[in-house]
Amino acid sequence: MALIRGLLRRDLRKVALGLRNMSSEAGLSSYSYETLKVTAPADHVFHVEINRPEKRNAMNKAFWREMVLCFQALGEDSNCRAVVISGAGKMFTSGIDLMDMASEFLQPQEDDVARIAWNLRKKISEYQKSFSVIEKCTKPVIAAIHNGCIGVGVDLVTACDIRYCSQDAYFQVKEVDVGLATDMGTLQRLPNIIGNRSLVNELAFTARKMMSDEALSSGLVSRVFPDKSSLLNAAFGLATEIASKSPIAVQGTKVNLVYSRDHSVQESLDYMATWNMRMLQTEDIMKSAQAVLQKTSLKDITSSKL
Ligand SMILES: CC/C=C\C=C\CC(=O)SCCNC(=O)CCNC(=O)[C@H](O)C(C)(C)COP(=O)(O)OP(=O)(O)OC[C@H]1O[C@@H](n2cnc3c(N)ncnc32)[C@H](O)[C@@H]1OP(=O)(O)O
Repeated sequence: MALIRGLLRRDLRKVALGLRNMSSEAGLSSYSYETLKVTAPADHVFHVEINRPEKRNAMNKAFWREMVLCFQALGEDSNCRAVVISGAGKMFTSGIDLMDMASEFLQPQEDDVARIAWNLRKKISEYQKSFSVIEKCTKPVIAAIHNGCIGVGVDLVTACDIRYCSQDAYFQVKEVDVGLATDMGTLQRLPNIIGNRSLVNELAFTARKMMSDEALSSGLVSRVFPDKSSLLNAAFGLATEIASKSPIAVQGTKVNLVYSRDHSVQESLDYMATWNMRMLQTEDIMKSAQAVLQKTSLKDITSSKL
């Protein structure tokens, strides 16, 4: 009886795996959006382009909805191991779409203050998910920023794992200039990234532009490139290198890095031990260690899908 149950379980697992592979093999056609263009420039590497160049990639209602769908799908897609996000056209983004979004937040339908507040809170939390989804996606996300990265653009890039930019890039926490405190993640994530509270406060209180050289020296970005084309080449190169490594190792690293940012060292060590008590059983360790010992490239070994 136990044997039959075991065989049945194995067959069911095979069917489930088959279904999962079928969905991930549906390919790029399933990534069809109005405001995001998704391509695959290299094996296991996906490129998400914010794609409203004629509006300087201003983030309208469709964008906020599609970010969640897109990054949830990338998180589930076993063909995806690293993601690059960039902006089409002249700049990375001009921030929130001031035309489209004003009605969303500034013209409430109800006439009772409590109900207006209740619904606004719900809406803001909902919108915050459009960037938190980047952090929740276990695949590393590299932001490739050129020219303006304005307002909520800064909230977006602070949720990414790695930031590269071009020489002409500038970062502007613009919200105080339009009368509000930024609420999509900059105030929560930027202090951790820069580590210089005085500078964060200055940027957030004044909305002054921080240019690429200062973004580099402050630690907001890790590299600066002469132009957009060399920036994208470098970002794809980095994503390809990450994608060549064991997905168990890379994705476990991301999950634990995010966890440890928000917990004490001891809590994070405990979490790590529990994580690796399962993950150390992967075949990827033997395969990768063998490649290291034999001095062969990790690109030449194949890790199973995850
Ligand atoms: C409702 C909640 C309240 C606020 C939340 C705020 C969060 C934030 O993101 S604050 C930051 C808001 N963004 C801005 O203040 C930037 C506004 N735009 C500009 O300053 C300029 O457009 C520019 C980004 C410096 C680019 O200048 P340029 O290259 O000269 O292009 P333009 O001719 O000005 O623009 C081309 C085209 O795009 C439209 N557009 C640009 N930015 C936005 C935007 N943020 N929202 C909506 N539309 C935008 C601009 O109107 C032009 O449209 P046309 O139809 O061609 O006229």
